[in-house]
Amino acid sequence: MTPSIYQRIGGGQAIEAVVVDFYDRILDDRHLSGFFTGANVSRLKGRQTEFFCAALGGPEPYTGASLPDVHRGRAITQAHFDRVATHLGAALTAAGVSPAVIDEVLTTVAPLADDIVSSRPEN
Ligand code: HEM
Repeated sequence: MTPSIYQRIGGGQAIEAVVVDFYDRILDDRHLSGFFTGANVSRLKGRQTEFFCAALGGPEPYTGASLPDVHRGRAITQAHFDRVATHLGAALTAAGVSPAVIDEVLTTVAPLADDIVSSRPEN
């Protein structure tokens, strides 16, 4: 059987390390940091780690809120989403994940914009 993306990245601990770096990059980005004012970032890193582990084929259950519920009403645009995806790619690159696997992760993540982007140019 082909190993899951989760296995190819190196499992839950490797994904947790990527998520920590991913949020450091997001919080350092002046276009994004304002969205997280007042957020409990350590809790968020935990939920996000669970989410990515589950989305990439790992065994850990995701215990957080649904993506539409948590992102609704936050006026997140596709441009914000794309910046977040770029930081995810950079965190994976820094962790030594191969470009081919990073491509697979970003292809898995791209459709989530439908559940997260709430502010579109036409409305
Ligand atoms: C790959 C795309 C994304 C994924 C997979 C994702 C996933 C998540 C998850 C799992 C949570 C935690 C849910 C919980 O606490 O129960 C969360 C919270 C949050 N996300 Fe995202 N997200 C993404 C993109 C974005 C973008 C583009 C923004 C804004 C620019 C954003 C802003 C937030 C905020 C503000 C919170 C809540 C923080 C708080 O607890 O107050 N997310 N997201």
